[in-house]
Amino acid sequence: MDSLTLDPLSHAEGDVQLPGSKSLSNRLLLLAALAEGETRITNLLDSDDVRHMLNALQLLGVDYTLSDDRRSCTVKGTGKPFRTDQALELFLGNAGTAMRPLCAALCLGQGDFTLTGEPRMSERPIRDLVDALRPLGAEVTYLKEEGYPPLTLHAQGLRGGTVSIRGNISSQFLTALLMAAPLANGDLTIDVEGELVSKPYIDITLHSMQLFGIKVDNENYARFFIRGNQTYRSPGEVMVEGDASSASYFLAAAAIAGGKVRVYGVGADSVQGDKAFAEVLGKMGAQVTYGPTWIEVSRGSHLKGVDLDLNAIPDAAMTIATTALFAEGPTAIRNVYNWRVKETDRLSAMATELRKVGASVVEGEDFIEITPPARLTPASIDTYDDHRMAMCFSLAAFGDAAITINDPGCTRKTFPEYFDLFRQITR
Ligand SMILES: O=C(O)C1=C[C@@H](OP(=O)(O)O)[C@@H](O)[C@H](O)C1
Ligand SMILES: C=C(OP(=O)(O)O)C(=O)O
Repeated sequence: MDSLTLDPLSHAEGDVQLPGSKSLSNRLLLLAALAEGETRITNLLDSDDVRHMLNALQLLGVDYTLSDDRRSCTVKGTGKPFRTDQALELFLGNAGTAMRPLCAALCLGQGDFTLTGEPRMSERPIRDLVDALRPLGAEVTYLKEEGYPPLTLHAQGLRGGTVSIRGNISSQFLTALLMAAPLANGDLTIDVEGELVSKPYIDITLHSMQLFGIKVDNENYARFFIRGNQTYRSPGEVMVEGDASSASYFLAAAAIAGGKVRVYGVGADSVQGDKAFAEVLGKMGAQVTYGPTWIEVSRGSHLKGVDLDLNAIPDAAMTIATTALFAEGPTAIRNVYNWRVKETDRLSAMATELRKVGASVVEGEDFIEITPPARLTPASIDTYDDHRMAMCFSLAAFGDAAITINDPGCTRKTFPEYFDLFRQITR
């Protein structure tokens, strides 16, 4: 297996232009495909997750043109749900933002669609979404294990009504239902059952729908109302913000090492919940400044451990776990049960790899507590085909010990050029 050894680092300094947000790229592509009119999307992310969405749209007959660098895309919207006469199979890798939204959107149309992915995708739940779609007329067959992809949709449109959807495992189920709802054949009321996790991602969804002309009534994230028989309308041109989760590694580098790092593309005006990551660094003692479209971090006082519920920022929260290696005292990251159903079981993977560098770790069912070692141990870090494991552990190289990252190429899921940019701002 390929690996990358990072020699000990001591300084972080510079500006980073962030690649486009994964969450926005995949939402905007899907909505542009369903919308009436042509949409030019700029600053699109070019990574595996987005390529899977683009490939699926191509197989669905959507006409789009990508620029040579694949960072802008002009999509000719169909103005209506997808149809197929021949059964279609769509391979979606391990992209939750393709699998879940397409599952709901395809049910709006006509024909048989099979959704498959990488082996890990068959371990990532989808039952809560399917259970909400079935009462609306969706016919879904699980091809392997009940409740998990791969699955076949026998699409024949969706009707309106009132449905409940469980919110405690993934917000992507609600996102998927919300994005499909305006094209259903009747008005839809959605009741969210139980706790809604990763709530700020719903704001990204509502924002994206609004860009395409659709307003959703949101009663405190517990009940949503969407009129049926509507049409998405292209806004013409839309620019994807920089990815706020990708920003976390660079900002954390500055907090740990001193120096000053500014990321461009996400700032105070961002719609992405992960911009709040910088506030967590602030609570740990870093100096944080926000502009409308940038965030700058430099090291303030000595970093100190925190004890926080980070359910709202599950992706960026992983970066806090490795930042904790450089803080005084223990850090607890709470209410992150769904780390277990993402690219890997992230609670278990994080605990295992943090122990390799010498940390004492308590792994709970839905939390992790990290007590940093006096001095980090050189280690070879396994990444479990999880881009965020690879990116988070690059920060461990600030600990006076060489860190080897196994399979660094796994960052291709959301950030293929990560290690090049990381190298540019560190020494
Ligand atoms: O809707 C989205 O774009 C996402 C929602 C989150 O997932 P969950 O809602 O499953 O926590 C997040 O972890 C994922 O990377 C992207
Ligand atoms: C959980 C993630 O991805 P997905 O969109 O596949 O859920 C992630 O990017 O950390």
